[in-house]
Amino acid sequence: MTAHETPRLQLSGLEVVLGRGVRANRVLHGISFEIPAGRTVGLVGESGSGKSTIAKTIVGIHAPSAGRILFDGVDIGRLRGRERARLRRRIQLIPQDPYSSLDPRRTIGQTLAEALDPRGASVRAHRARISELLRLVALDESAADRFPGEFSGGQRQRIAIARALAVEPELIIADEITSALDLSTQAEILQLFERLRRELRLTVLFVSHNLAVVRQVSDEVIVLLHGDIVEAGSAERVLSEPQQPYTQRLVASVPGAPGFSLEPQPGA
Ligand SMILES: Nc1ncnc2c1ncn2[C@@H]1O[C@H](COP(=O)(O)OP(=O)(O)OP(=O)(O)O)[C@@H](O)[C@H]1O
Repeated sequence: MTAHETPRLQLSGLEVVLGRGVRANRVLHGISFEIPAGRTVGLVGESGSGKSTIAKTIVGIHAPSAGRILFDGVDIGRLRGRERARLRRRIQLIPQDPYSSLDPRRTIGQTLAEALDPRGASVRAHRARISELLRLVALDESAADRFPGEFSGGQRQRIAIARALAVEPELIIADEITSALDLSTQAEILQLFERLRRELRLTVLFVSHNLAVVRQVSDEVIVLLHGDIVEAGSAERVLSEPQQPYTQRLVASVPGAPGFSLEPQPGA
């Protein structure tokens, strides 16, 4: 990014409180970071650190109690009505669980047609684009006429990725997209995601508790602890030479560390 380019996404001083009254919980304590267009930022941290809360706040499921989220320089908290709906299409979430995220009563073609045209989803009208999307995620175009129940977890996650890509979004939020899958399927989905990320120059917030997964697809990494950023920088630097004790512990807990990867370790 040049010094003059506006980041695609910019969080500044983001605070989120969840729950009410005595149960109110300040989950995010002033989070600031940015994602330039075409880059992938990995968000790591243990369970409960606030990763999903960041993802959900960006897509509008939670409201910030303080701070701002700028999308291409526009404060998304100020958008209303049609402008807000339009923005929702530009930011697409790929959810964790491919079993619950697809409607079991709709064919894959209907699901993709609806993503392309929420007002009047006609599979026939969108047939060419649906075939193209299925090919993009390495599925046969005949998948369009079948139902989610006929596919494996990995295939369903491919379909969820195709659905997110359907509208050519400007930002993808990938929230633990491999954690519901077995190890070999995880590697397969990551390879696919990495290829798409490069070919389509996607801008991505990649949320995962799995450092090996994050390392494979991220340019930058942000480490979150109890709703605060404890370390951030290039993926290579943060994961190879972590500076903070918390990051050092996280890295050390990865099987095969240092230089960990998703590939099987010798002797493992
Ligand atoms: N509705 C809620 N009311 C109060 N606190 C909540 C609510 N939802 C989540 N939290 C708390 O917010 C904190 C952050 O949760 P979040 O799901 O963002 O973490 P995470 O890093 O994504 O963890 P995981 O990987 O387990 O999903 C946790 O301490 C959680 O207990």
